[in-house]
Amino acid sequence: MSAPAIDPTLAALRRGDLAGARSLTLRGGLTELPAEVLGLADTLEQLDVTGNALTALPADFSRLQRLKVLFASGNRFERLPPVLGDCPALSQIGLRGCGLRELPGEALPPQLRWLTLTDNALERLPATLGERPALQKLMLAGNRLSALPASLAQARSLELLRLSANRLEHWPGWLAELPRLAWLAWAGNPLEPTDATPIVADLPWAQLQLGALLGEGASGRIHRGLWRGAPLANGGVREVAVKLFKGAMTSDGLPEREMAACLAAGAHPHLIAALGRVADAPAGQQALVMPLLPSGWQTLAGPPSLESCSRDVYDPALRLSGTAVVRLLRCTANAMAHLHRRGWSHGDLYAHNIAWDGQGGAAVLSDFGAASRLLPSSLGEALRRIEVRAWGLLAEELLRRCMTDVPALRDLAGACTQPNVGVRPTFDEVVAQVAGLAAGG
Ligand SMILES: Nc1ncnc2c1ncn2[C@@H]1O[C@H](COP(=O)(O)OP(=O)(O)OP(=O)(O)O)[C@@H](O)[C@H]1O
Repeated sequence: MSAPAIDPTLAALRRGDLAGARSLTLRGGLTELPAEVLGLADTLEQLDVTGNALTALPADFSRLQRLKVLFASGNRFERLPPVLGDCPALSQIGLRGCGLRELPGEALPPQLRWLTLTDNALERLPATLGERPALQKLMLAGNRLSALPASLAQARSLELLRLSANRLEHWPGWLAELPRLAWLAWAGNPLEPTDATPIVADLPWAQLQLGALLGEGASGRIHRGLWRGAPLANGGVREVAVKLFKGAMTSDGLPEREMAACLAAGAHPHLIAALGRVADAPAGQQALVMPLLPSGWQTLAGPPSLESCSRDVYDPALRLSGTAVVRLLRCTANAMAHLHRRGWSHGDLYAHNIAWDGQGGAAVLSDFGAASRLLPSSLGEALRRIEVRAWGLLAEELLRRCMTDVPALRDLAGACTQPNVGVRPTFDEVVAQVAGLAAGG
Protein backbone atom coordinates (compact mmCIF):
# COMPACT_ATOMS: atom_id res chain seq x y z
CA MET A 1 0.00 0.00 0.00
CA SER A 2 1.49 3.37 -0.96
CA ALA A 3 1.69 6.25 1.54
CA PRO A 4 -0.79 9.12 0.96
CA ALA A 5 0.63 11.81 -1.34
CA ILE A 6 1.89 14.91 0.48
CA ASP A 7 0.56 18.23 -0.81
CA PRO A 8 3.59 19.70 -2.64
CA THR A 9 2.78 23.16 -1.24
CA LEU A 10 2.85 21.75 2.28
CA ALA A 11 6.20 20.11 1.58
CA ALA A 12 7.57 23.41 0.25
CA LEU A 13 6.21 25.25 3.30
CA ARG A 14 7.92 22.80 5.64
CA ARG A 15 11.23 23.18 3.79
CA GLY A 16 11.00 26.95 4.22
CA ASP A 17 10.77 27.56 0.48
CA LEU A 18 7.72 29.82 0.78
CA ALA A 19 9.28 32.59 2.86
CA GLY A 20 7.84 35.93 1.76
CA ALA A 21 4.62 34.41 0.37
CA ARG A 22 1.58 36.70 0.33
CA SER A 23 -0.87 33.98 -0.57
CA LEU A 24 -1.02 30.31 0.46
CA THR A 25 -3.35 27.44 -0.47
CA LEU A 26 -3.17 24.19 1.49
CA ARG A 27 -5.15 21.05 0.66
CA GLY A 28 -4.86 17.41 1.61
CA GLY A 29 -7.09 16.66 4.58
CA LEU A 30 -5.19 18.67 7.20
CA THR A 31 -6.51 18.19 10.75
CA GLU A 32 -4.30 20.96 12.14
CA LEU A 33 -2.93 24.14 10.65
CA PRO A 34 0.82 23.55 10.17
CA ALA A 35 2.87 25.72 12.55
CA GLU A 36 4.98 26.92 9.62
CA VAL A 37 2.02 28.98 8.33
CA LEU A 38 2.56 31.39 11.22
CA GLY A 39 6.17 31.74 10.10
CA LEU A 40 4.78 33.70 7.11
CA ALA A 41 3.34 36.33 9.47
CA ASP A 42 5.33 39.18 7.96
CA THR A 43 3.85 38.76 4.50
CA LEU A 44 0.80 36.47 4.37
CA GLU A 45 -2.36 38.28 3.17
CA GLN A 46 -4.53 35.44 1.84
CA LEU A 47 -4.89 31.94 3.28
CA ASP A 48 -7.00 29.26 1.60
CA VAL A 49 -7.46 26.05 3.60
CA THR A 50 -10.73 25.03 1.94
CA GLY A 51 -11.67 21.35 2.03
CA ASN A 52 -9.48 20.11 4.89
CA ALA A 53 -10.56 18.62 8.22
CA LEU A 54 -9.70 21.49 10.56
CA THR A 55 -11.72 21.86 13.77
CA ALA A 56 -9.83 24.82 15.28
CA LEU A 57 -7.06 27.32 14.58
CA PRO A 58 -3.93 27.79 16.71
CA ALA A 59 -4.27 30.19 19.65
CA ASP A 60 -1.56 32.44 18.19
CA PHE A 61 -3.17 32.60 14.71
CA SER A 62 -3.48 36.37 15.13
CA ARG A 63 0.27 36.65 14.63
CA LEU A 64 -0.84 36.84 10.99
CA GLN A 65 -1.14 40.60 11.31
CA ARG A 66 -1.34 41.19 7.55
CA LEU A 67 -3.92 38.51 6.82
CA LYS A 68 -6.84 40.02 4.88
CA VAL A 69 -8.62 36.97 3.47
CA LEU A 70 -9.35 33.56 4.99
CA PHE A 71 -11.07 30.83 2.96
CA ALA A 72 -11.82 27.82 5.13
CA SER A 73 -15.02 26.30 3.69
CA GLY A 74 -15.61 22.57 3.93
CA ASN A 75 -13.78 22.07 7.24
CA ARG A 76 -15.25 20.93 10.56
CA PHE A 77 -15.33 24.00 12.73
CA GLU A 78 -18.24 23.85 15.16
CA ARG A 79 -17.57 27.42 16.25
CA LEU A 80 -16.00 30.29 14.40
CA PRO A 81 -12.51 30.41 15.93
CA PRO A 82 -12.50 33.36 18.40
CA VAL A 83 -8.88 34.11 17.51
CA LEU A 84 -10.06 35.52 14.15
CA GLY A 85 -11.35 38.54 16.04
CA ASP A 86 -7.76 39.43 16.96
CA CYS A 87 -6.57 39.58 13.35
CA PRO A 88 -6.33 43.33 12.71
CA ALA A 89 -6.36 43.30 8.89
CA LEU A 90 -8.79 40.42 8.32
CA SER A 91 -11.69 41.70 6.21
CA GLN A 92 -12.97 38.66 4.36
CA ILE A 93 -13.94 35.30 5.88
CA GLY A 94 -15.49 32.40 3.97
CA LEU A 95 -16.59 29.30 5.91
CA ARG A 96 -19.30 27.53 3.94
CA GLY A 97 -20.46 24.07 4.94
CA CYS A 98 -18.39 23.63 8.10
CA GLY A 99 -21.16 22.50 10.47
CA LEU A 100 -20.79 25.79 12.39
CA ARG A 101 -23.15 25.97 15.35
CA GLU A 102 -21.69 28.90 17.20
CA LEU A 103 -20.57 32.37 16.22
CA PRO A 104 -18.89 33.96 19.25
CA GLY A 105 -19.07 37.76 19.16
CA GLU A 106 -15.35 38.12 19.74
CA ALA A 107 -14.58 36.06 16.61
CA LEU A 108 -15.51 38.93 14.29
CA PRO A 109 -12.46 41.01 13.30
CA PRO A 110 -12.72 44.81 13.46
CA GLN A 111 -12.22 45.31 9.70
CA LEU A 112 -14.81 42.70 8.68
CA ARG A 113 -16.19 43.53 5.22
CA TRP A 114 -17.34 40.25 3.66
CA LEU A 115 -18.58 37.30 5.72
CA THR A 116 -19.75 34.08 4.06
CA LEU A 117 -21.25 31.48 6.41
CA THR A 118 -23.59 29.76 3.93
CA ASP A 119 -24.82 26.24 4.69
CA ASN A 120 -23.97 25.89 8.38
CA ALA A 121 -26.10 25.25 11.47
CA LEU A 122 -26.13 28.69 13.13
CA GLU A 123 -29.19 29.45 15.27
CA ARG A 124 -28.18 32.92 16.42
CA LEU A 125 -25.83 35.74 15.59
CA PRO A 126 -23.92 37.95 18.00
CA ALA A 127 -24.70 41.64 18.54
CA THR A 128 -21.12 42.51 17.55
CA LEU A 129 -22.08 41.81 13.92
CA GLY A 130 -23.73 45.22 13.80
CA GLU A 131 -20.62 46.81 15.30
CA ARG A 132 -18.44 46.21 12.28
CA PRO A 133 -18.78 49.45 10.29
CA ALA A 134 -17.11 48.10 7.14
CA LEU A 135 -19.53 45.15 6.80
CA GLN A 136 -20.67 45.21 3.17
CA LYS A 137 -21.55 41.63 2.21
CA LEU A 138 -23.15 39.07 4.52
CA MET A 139 -23.99 35.58 3.23
CA LEU A 140 -26.09 33.53 5.66
CA ALA A 141 -28.26 31.30 3.45
CA GLY A 142 -28.85 27.78 4.71
CA ASN A 143 -28.60 28.19 8.47
CA ARG A 144 -31.15 27.88 11.31
CA LEU A 145 -31.59 31.54 12.13
CA SER A 146 -34.94 32.52 13.59
CA ALA A 147 -33.93 36.12 14.36
CA LEU A 148 -31.32 38.72 13.44
CA PRO A 149 -29.53 40.89 16.01
CA ALA A 150 -31.09 44.36 16.31
CA SER A 151 -27.58 45.82 16.16
CA LEU A 152 -27.53 45.06 12.42
CA ALA A 153 -29.62 48.21 12.07
CA GLN A 154 -26.25 49.96 12.45
CA ALA A 155 -24.73 48.18 9.44
CA ARG A 156 -24.62 51.36 7.38
CA SER A 157 -22.28 49.87 4.76
CA LEU A 158 -24.23 46.67 4.20
CA GLU A 159 -25.08 46.26 0.50
CA LEU A 160 -25.69 42.55 0.00
CA LEU A 161 -27.51 40.25 2.42
CA ARG A 162 -28.41 36.60 1.88
CA LEU A 163 -30.91 35.14 4.34
CA SER A 164 -32.53 32.40 2.24
CA ALA A 165 -33.32 28.97 3.70
CA ASN A 166 -33.38 29.93 7.38
CA ARG A 167 -36.16 29.92 10.01
CA LEU A 168 -37.07 33.59 10.03
CA GLU A 169 -40.73 34.17 10.87
CA HIS A 170 -40.73 37.94 11.32
CA TRP A 171 -39.13 40.81 9.44
CA PRO A 172 -37.06 43.18 11.50
CA GLY A 173 -38.43 46.64 10.60
CA TRP A 174 -34.95 48.17 10.47
CA LEU A 175 -34.10 46.13 7.39
CA ALA A 176 -36.02 48.69 5.36
CA GLU A 177 -33.87 51.46 6.79
CA LEU A 178 -30.42 50.23 5.85
CA PRO A 179 -29.26 53.05 3.57
CA ARG A 180 -27.04 51.02 1.25
CA LEU A 181 -28.78 47.65 1.06
CA ALA A 182 -29.42 46.74 -2.60
CA TRP A 183 -29.26 42.94 -2.95
CA LEU A 184 -31.41 40.95 -0.55
CA ALA A 185 -32.61 37.31 -0.67
CA TRP A 186 -35.02 35.71 1.80
CA ALA A 187 -36.68 32.79 -0.04
CA GLY A 188 -37.26 29.62 1.93
CA ASN A 189 -38.06 31.20 5.32
CA PRO A 190 -41.43 30.92 7.09
CA LEU A 191 -41.89 34.68 6.53
CA GLU A 192 -41.93 34.26 2.76
CA PRO A 193 -45.41 34.01 1.22
CA THR A 194 -45.67 30.72 -0.66
CA ASP A 195 -48.66 31.29 -2.88
CA ALA A 196 -46.72 31.35 -6.14
CA THR A 197 -48.26 29.30 -8.88
CA PRO A 198 -46.20 28.14 -11.83
CA ILE A 199 -47.57 29.70 -14.97
CA VAL A 200 -45.74 27.52 -17.46
CA ALA A 201 -46.55 23.97 -18.42
CA ASP A 202 -44.67 20.75 -17.79
CA LEU A 203 -43.23 19.19 -20.91
CA PRO A 204 -41.91 15.68 -21.52
CA TRP A 205 -38.15 15.05 -21.79
CA ALA A 206 -38.85 13.19 -25.03
CA GLN A 207 -39.69 16.54 -26.67
CA LEU A 208 -36.14 17.76 -26.06
CA GLN A 209 -32.95 17.08 -27.94
CA LEU A 210 -30.00 18.07 -25.80
CA GLY A 211 -27.04 19.76 -27.51
CA ALA A 212 -23.68 21.17 -26.48
CA LEU A 213 -22.93 22.54 -23.02
CA LEU A 214 -23.27 26.32 -23.13
CA GLY A 215 -22.02 27.04 -19.66
CA GLU A 216 -22.14 26.17 -16.01
CA GLY A 217 -23.03 28.19 -12.92
CA ALA A 218 -23.27 27.40 -9.22
CA SER A 219 -26.79 26.05 -9.52
CA GLY A 220 -26.70 24.10 -12.76
CA ARG A 221 -25.44 23.29 -16.25
CA ILE A 222 -26.92 24.97 -19.30
CA HIS A 223 -27.17 23.07 -22.59
CA ARG A 224 -28.28 24.15 -26.01
CA GLY A 225 -31.42 22.22 -26.96
CA LEU A 226 -34.14 21.69 -29.54
CA TRP A 227 -37.72 21.64 -28.28
CA ARG A 228 -40.07 19.71 -30.54
CA GLY A 229 -43.61 20.57 -29.66
CA ALA A 230 -42.94 24.18 -28.72
CA PRO A 231 -46.05 26.31 -28.96
CA LEU A 232 -46.06 29.20 -31.42
CA ALA A 233 -42.78 28.18 -33.05
CA ASN A 234 -42.07 27.27 -36.68
CA GLY A 235 -43.32 23.74 -37.12
CA GLY A 236 -43.32 23.37 -33.35
CA VAL A 237 -39.50 23.31 -33.16
CA ARG A 238 -37.63 25.93 -31.20
CA GLU A 239 -34.00 26.38 -30.26
CA VAL A 240 -33.82 26.70 -26.47
CA ALA A 241 -31.48 26.55 -23.49
CA VAL A 242 -31.98 23.69 -21.03
CA LYS A 243 -30.85 24.13 -17.45
CA LEU A 244 -30.12 20.94 -15.53
CA PHE A 245 -30.07 21.76 -11.83
CA LYS A 246 -27.35 20.36 -9.58
CA GLY A 247 -29.63 20.30 -6.55
CA ALA A 248 -27.19 21.77 -4.04
CA MET A 249 -27.60 24.95 -2.01
CA THR A 250 -25.83 27.97 -3.49
CA SER A 251 -24.74 31.09 -1.63
CA ASP A 252 -27.99 32.69 -2.86
CA GLY A 253 -30.34 29.95 -1.70
CA LEU A 254 -32.09 26.72 -2.67
CA PRO A 255 -32.45 25.47 -6.25
CA GLU A 256 -36.14 24.66 -5.77
CA ARG A 257 -36.80 28.31 -4.91
CA GLU A 258 -34.88 29.42 -8.00
CA MET A 259 -37.05 27.08 -10.07
CA ALA A 260 -40.25 28.35 -8.44
CA ALA A 261 -39.32 31.94 -9.31
CA CYS A 262 -38.36 31.03 -12.89
CA LEU A 263 -41.66 29.22 -13.33
CA ALA A 264 -43.76 32.00 -11.85
CA ALA A 265 -41.97 34.94 -13.50
CA GLY A 266 -43.89 34.69 -16.75
CA ALA A 267 -42.76 35.49 -20.25
CA HIS A 268 -41.18 38.88 -20.76
CA PRO A 269 -38.97 40.08 -23.64
CA HIS A 270 -36.25 41.22 -21.23
CA LEU A 271 -36.20 38.24 -18.86
CA ILE A 272 -34.67 34.78 -19.23
CA ALA A 273 -37.24 32.82 -17.23
CA ALA A 274 -38.72 29.35 -17.78
CA LEU A 275 -40.63 28.39 -20.92
CA GLY A 276 -41.44 25.05 -19.34
CA ARG A 277 -40.46 22.55 -16.69
CA VAL A 278 -39.31 19.09 -17.70
CA ALA A 279 -41.35 16.61 -15.75
CA ASP A 280 -39.27 13.49 -16.34
CA ALA A 281 -35.60 14.42 -16.84
CA PRO A 282 -33.16 11.48 -16.49
CA ALA A 283 -31.89 10.44 -13.06
CA GLY A 284 -34.59 12.49 -11.34
CA GLN A 285 -32.83 15.75 -12.25
CA GLN A 286 -34.75 18.99 -12.16
CA ALA A 287 -34.68 20.74 -15.51
CA LEU A 288 -36.06 23.93 -17.02
CA VAL A 289 -36.37 25.02 -20.62
CA MET A 290 -35.48 28.67 -21.19
CA PRO A 291 -35.17 31.02 -24.16
CA LEU A 292 -31.81 30.70 -25.92
CA LEU A 293 -29.70 33.84 -25.94
CA PRO A 294 -28.93 35.09 -29.45
CA SER A 295 -25.41 34.09 -30.51
CA GLY A 296 -22.85 36.81 -29.89
CA TRP A 297 -24.62 38.16 -26.81
CA GLN A 298 -22.41 38.57 -23.78
CA THR A 299 -22.66 39.43 -20.11
CA LEU A 300 -22.37 43.10 -19.37
CA ALA A 301 -19.73 42.64 -16.65
CA GLY A 302 -17.98 40.04 -14.57
CA PRO A 303 -19.01 39.21 -10.99
CA PRO A 304 -17.50 41.00 -7.99
CA SER A 305 -13.86 40.32 -7.13
CA LEU A 306 -12.23 40.07 -3.73
CA GLU A 307 -11.40 43.76 -3.93
CA SER A 308 -14.71 45.00 -5.31
CA CYS A 309 -16.66 42.86 -2.77
CA SER A 310 -20.26 43.68 -3.70
CA ARG A 311 -19.67 45.48 -7.01
CA ASP A 312 -19.28 43.99 -10.47
CA VAL A 313 -16.04 44.13 -12.42
CA TYR A 314 -16.30 45.68 -15.90
CA ASP A 315 -13.94 45.37 -18.82
CA PRO A 316 -11.81 48.52 -18.47
CA ALA A 317 -12.12 49.06 -22.24
CA LEU A 318 -15.94 49.16 -22.19
CA ARG A 319 -17.37 52.38 -23.67
CA LEU A 320 -21.09 52.84 -24.24
CA SER A 321 -23.09 55.25 -26.33
CA GLY A 322 -25.79 57.27 -24.61
CA THR A 323 -28.42 55.44 -26.66
CA ALA A 324 -27.09 52.04 -25.56
CA VAL A 325 -27.05 53.07 -21.89
CA VAL A 326 -30.65 54.31 -22.03
CA ARG A 327 -31.75 51.15 -23.82
CA LEU A 328 -29.92 48.81 -21.42
CA LEU A 329 -31.48 50.56 -18.47
CA ARG A 330 -34.92 50.61 -20.07
CA CYS A 331 -34.77 46.84 -20.72
CA THR A 332 -33.73 46.06 -17.14
CA ALA A 333 -36.21 48.46 -15.54
CA ASN A 334 -39.02 46.91 -17.60
CA ALA A 335 -37.97 43.40 -16.59
CA MET A 336 -37.86 44.42 -12.93
CA ALA A 337 -41.22 46.22 -13.04
CA HIS A 338 -42.73 43.05 -14.54
CA LEU A 339 -41.22 40.87 -11.81
CA HIS A 340 -42.37 43.19 -9.03
CA ARG A 341 -45.88 43.29 -10.48
CA ARG A 342 -45.90 39.51 -10.41
CA GLY A 343 -44.87 39.64 -6.73
CA TRP A 344 -41.21 38.66 -7.00
CA SER A 345 -37.98 40.33 -6.14
CA HIS A 346 -34.93 39.36 -8.20
CA GLY A 347 -32.36 39.82 -5.45
CA ASP A 348 -29.36 39.81 -7.77
CA LEU A 349 -29.86 42.72 -10.18
CA TYR A 350 -26.30 43.01 -11.37
CA ALA A 351 -24.59 43.65 -14.70
CA HIS A 352 -23.12 40.14 -14.46
CA ASN A 353 -26.68 38.79 -14.72
CA ILE A 354 -27.51 40.89 -17.78
CA ALA A 355 -26.79 39.60 -21.26
CA TRP A 356 -26.65 42.19 -24.04
CA ASP A 357 -26.03 42.48 -27.74
CA GLY A 358 -22.65 44.14 -27.19
CA GLN A 359 -23.51 47.34 -29.03
CA GLY A 360 -27.03 48.67 -29.36
CA GLY A 361 -28.16 48.07 -25.78
CA ALA A 362 -30.71 45.26 -26.29
CA ALA A 363 -30.58 43.26 -23.05
CA VAL A 364 -32.14 40.51 -20.95
CA LEU A 365 -31.95 39.84 -17.24
CA SER A 366 -31.33 36.29 -16.00
CA ASP A 367 -30.50 34.25 -12.88
CA PHE A 368 -33.33 33.77 -10.42
CA GLY A 369 -31.10 32.17 -7.78
CA ALA A 370 -31.75 34.93 -5.25
CA ALA A 371 -35.37 35.63 -6.18
CA SER A 372 -37.86 35.83 -3.31
CA ARG A 373 -41.60 36.30 -2.98
CA LEU A 374 -42.59 39.86 -2.15
CA LEU A 375 -44.96 40.72 0.67
CA PRO A 376 -48.21 42.57 0.01
CA SER A 377 -47.52 45.02 2.86
CA SER A 378 -45.82 48.35 3.49
CA LEU A 379 -42.67 46.38 4.21
CA GLY A 380 -43.12 44.81 0.80
CA GLU A 381 -43.03 48.34 -0.66
CA ALA A 382 -39.73 48.95 1.11
CA LEU A 383 -38.35 45.64 -0.14
CA ARG A 384 -39.17 46.76 -3.67
CA ARG A 385 -37.34 50.03 -3.16
CA ILE A 386 -34.29 48.25 -1.78
CA GLU A 387 -34.00 46.62 -5.18
CA VAL A 388 -34.49 49.95 -6.93
CA ARG A 389 -31.15 50.94 -5.41
CA ALA A 390 -29.50 48.04 -7.29
CA TRP A 391 -30.86 49.50 -10.54
CA GLY A 392 -29.63 52.97 -9.55
CA LEU A 393 -26.15 51.58 -8.92
CA LEU A 394 -26.25 49.84 -12.30
CA ALA A 395 -27.24 53.15 -13.90
CA GLU A 396 -24.29 54.90 -12.22
CA GLU A 397 -21.90 52.20 -13.40
CA LEU A 398 -23.12 52.47 -16.99
CA LEU A 399 -23.03 56.26 -16.94
CA ARG A 400 -19.39 56.12 -15.86
CA ARG A 401 -18.68 54.21 -19.09
CA CYS A 402 -20.91 56.36 -21.26
CA MET A 403 -19.38 58.54 -23.97
CA THR A 404 -22.02 61.25 -23.52
CA ASP A 405 -23.60 62.69 -20.41
CA VAL A 406 -27.28 61.94 -19.82
CA PRO A 407 -28.14 64.37 -17.00
CA ALA A 408 -31.73 63.20 -16.55
CA LEU A 409 -30.49 59.66 -16.08
CA ARG A 410 -27.90 60.83 -13.60
CA ASP A 411 -30.67 62.51 -11.58
CA LEU A 412 -32.82 59.39 -11.73
CA ALA A 413 -29.90 57.22 -10.57
CA GLY A 414 -29.41 59.63 -7.67
CA ALA A 415 -33.08 59.31 -6.69
CA CYS A 416 -32.85 55.51 -6.82
CA THR A 417 -29.73 55.31 -4.65
CA GLN A 418 -30.60 57.88 -2.01
CA PRO A 419 -30.18 56.59 1.53
CA ASN A 420 -33.81 57.15 2.53
CA VAL A 421 -35.42 53.96 1.20
CA GLY A 422 -39.01 55.19 1.47
CA VAL A 423 -38.62 58.09 -0.95
CA ARG A 424 -36.93 56.16 -3.75
CA PRO A 425 -39.14 55.70 -6.84
CA THR A 426 -40.82 52.38 -7.63
CA PHE A 427 -39.85 50.45 -10.75
CA ASP A 428 -43.10 51.55 -12.44
CA GLU A 429 -42.01 55.16 -11.89
CA VAL A 430 -38.49 54.37 -13.12
CA VAL A 431 -39.92 52.75 -16.26
CA ALA A 432 -42.03 55.83 -16.98
CA GLN A 433 -39.04 58.13 -16.62
CA VAL A 434 -36.68 56.03 -18.71
CA ALA A 435 -39.32 55.66 -21.41
CA GLY A 436 -39.47 59.45 -21.61
CA LEU A 437 -35.69 59.61 -21.94
CA ALA A 438 -35.66 57.05 -24.72
CA ALA A 439 -38.34 58.96 -26.59
CA GLY A 440 -36.28 62.11 -26.27
CA GLY A 441 -33.26 60.33 -27.74
N1 LIG B 1 -30.47 31.13 -21.89
C1 LIG B 1 -29.19 30.95 -22.22
N2 LIG B 1 -28.80 30.92 -23.51
C2 LIG B 1 -27.50 30.74 -23.84
N3 LIG B 1 -26.50 30.57 -22.93
C3 LIG B 1 -26.83 30.58 -21.64
C4 LIG B 1 -28.17 30.78 -21.22
N4 LIG B 1 -28.18 30.76 -19.87
C5 LIG B 1 -26.92 30.58 -19.47
N5 LIG B 1 -26.08 30.45 -20.53
C6 LIG B 1 -24.65 30.22 -20.48
O1 LIG B 1 -24.36 29.41 -19.36
C7 LIG B 1 -23.49 30.09 -18.43
C8 LIG B 1 -23.90 29.77 -17.01
O2 LIG B 1 -25.18 30.29 -16.78
P1 LIG B 1 -25.85 30.42 -15.32
O3 LIG B 1 -26.94 31.40 -15.45
O4 LIG B 1 -26.14 29.11 -14.74
O5 LIG B 1 -24.63 30.84 -14.58
P2 LIG B 1 -24.04 32.01 -13.81
O6 LIG B 1 -24.94 33.18 -13.84
O7 LIG B 1 -22.63 32.11 -14.28
O8 LIG B 1 -24.00 31.33 -12.45
P3 LIG B 1 -24.64 31.36 -11.06
O9 LIG B 1 -25.82 30.44 -11.17
O10 LIG B 1 -23.49 30.80 -10.31
O11 LIG B 1 -24.94 32.80 -10.76
C9 LIG B 1 -23.62 31.54 -18.81
O12 LIG B 1 -22.43 32.24 -18.52
C10 LIG B 1 -23.87 31.49 -20.33
O13 LIG B 1 -22.64 31.34 -21.00
